[in-house]
Amino acid sequence: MKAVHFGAGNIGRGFIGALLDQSGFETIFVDVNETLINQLNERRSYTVELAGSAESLEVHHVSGLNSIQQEAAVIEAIAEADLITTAVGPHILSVISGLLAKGLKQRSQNNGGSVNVIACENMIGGSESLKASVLEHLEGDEADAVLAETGFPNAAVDRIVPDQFNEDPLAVKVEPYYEWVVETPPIKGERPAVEGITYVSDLTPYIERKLFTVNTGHAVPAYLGYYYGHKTIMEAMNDPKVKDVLRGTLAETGAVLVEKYGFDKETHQAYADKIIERFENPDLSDEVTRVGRAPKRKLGPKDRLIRPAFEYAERMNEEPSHLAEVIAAALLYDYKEDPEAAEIQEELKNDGFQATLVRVSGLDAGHPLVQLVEQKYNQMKA
Ligand SMILES: NC(=O)C1=CN([C@@H]2O[C@H](COP(=O)(O)OP(=O)(O)OC[C@H]3O[C@@H](n4cnc5c(N)ncnc54)[C@H](O)[C@@H]3O)[C@@H](O)[C@H]2O)C=CC1
Ligand SMILES: O=P(O)(O)OC[C@H]1O[C@](O)(CO)[C@@H](O)[C@@H]1O
Repeated sequence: MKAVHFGAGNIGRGFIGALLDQSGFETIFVDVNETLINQLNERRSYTVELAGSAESLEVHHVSGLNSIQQEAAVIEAIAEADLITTAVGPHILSVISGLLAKGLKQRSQNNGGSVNVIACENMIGGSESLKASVLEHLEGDEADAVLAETGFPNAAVDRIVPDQFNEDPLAVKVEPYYEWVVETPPIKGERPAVEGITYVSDLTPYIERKLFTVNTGHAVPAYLGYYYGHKTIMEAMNDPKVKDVLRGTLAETGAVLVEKYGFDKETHQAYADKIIERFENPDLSDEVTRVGRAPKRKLGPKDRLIRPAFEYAERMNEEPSHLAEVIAAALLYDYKEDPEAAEIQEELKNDGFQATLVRVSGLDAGHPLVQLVEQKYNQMKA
């Protein structure tokens, strides 16, 4: 079986590529990073180290292609693939969509049969959003032909893989825990035979539970950690002020999830406690600036901060005061090397607090959450 995977980065190599090899796939990584591509082609294998354990695994049957310089080869690989996956970052999905469309068009002209495209990104509706971008590159009949044979099932992926600087550019250290959940209704043909995928008929409770617990939770030591001058997630987790806000935040998102999906309260609490332990893994060194990267995306209407805060306010009829503090910290996040952080700081300076928050979050200016975050922001700034 052949897989084409876009993005040979942390999650691509450390999670998706590892499971694909274990499941008997030959994986072609498509990336723009020449070093990674050359190393994959020279060595045809790499090592995944499991943090906190003496165990490591060798991933074999891999190679690399450059998405810009080797377009024809990527199109051919897509036309022949049994599975297509991505882990490039939400903002890159539209960038790869033109090439993916060309490959899928070629596949349909060759009568290549059904295939599924799974976007493994931290976002709600990742594969669906990729599908919409792919369709922008296809005309009427060819779009119909591609859609008849191509499934775009959404997925939730969970494994913490920090940025790391290893002597071996392909080696990657990951936490042992992982979860990969894929929805079944959009699948075309057979379900992809990847060991470790959990198939579900409705992904919504899974993706929201993951995004609003793991990722909302992680945003707390990231943004408040940065605010209190901590460099790593570990340092932030050792700060009782941060830990208190983390617990309060997960209580707020937990209340929304329990109310919305009927999760058992104690089971959900155990899930949240386990996630806090994962953030405290002493064998993973993660910078607050990696976890906090791209604050504009993270402050978006459907993402990990605004969405649960909005739902808490609406459903519980109470103030999400911990979430509001994290949102305020994200707005105060002024890390200069992060382009989205710099943009937010510029907008705050030029347009003021309310206009900036309303624009990034999609909230109505009159929503009580806007006032609540403004209060927190002003207190924290002072
Ligand atoms: N690192 C983690 O712990 C987790 C990350 N994710 C998600 O996985 C996605 C990737 O994250 P990471 O692996 O951490 O990022 P990363 O930065 O390590 O990897 C992204 C890869 O995409 C490549 N890329 C960029 N533009 C490209 C293009 N036009 N064509 C092909 N490849 C291109 C980059 O060169 C890089 O190798 C994100 O959506 C992230 O939210 C999800 C769960 C865990
Ligand atoms: O990958 P994103 O969406 O930028 O956010 C970082 C988050 O993703 C992870 O990398 C994996 O879920 C977490 O470590 C962190 O919560």
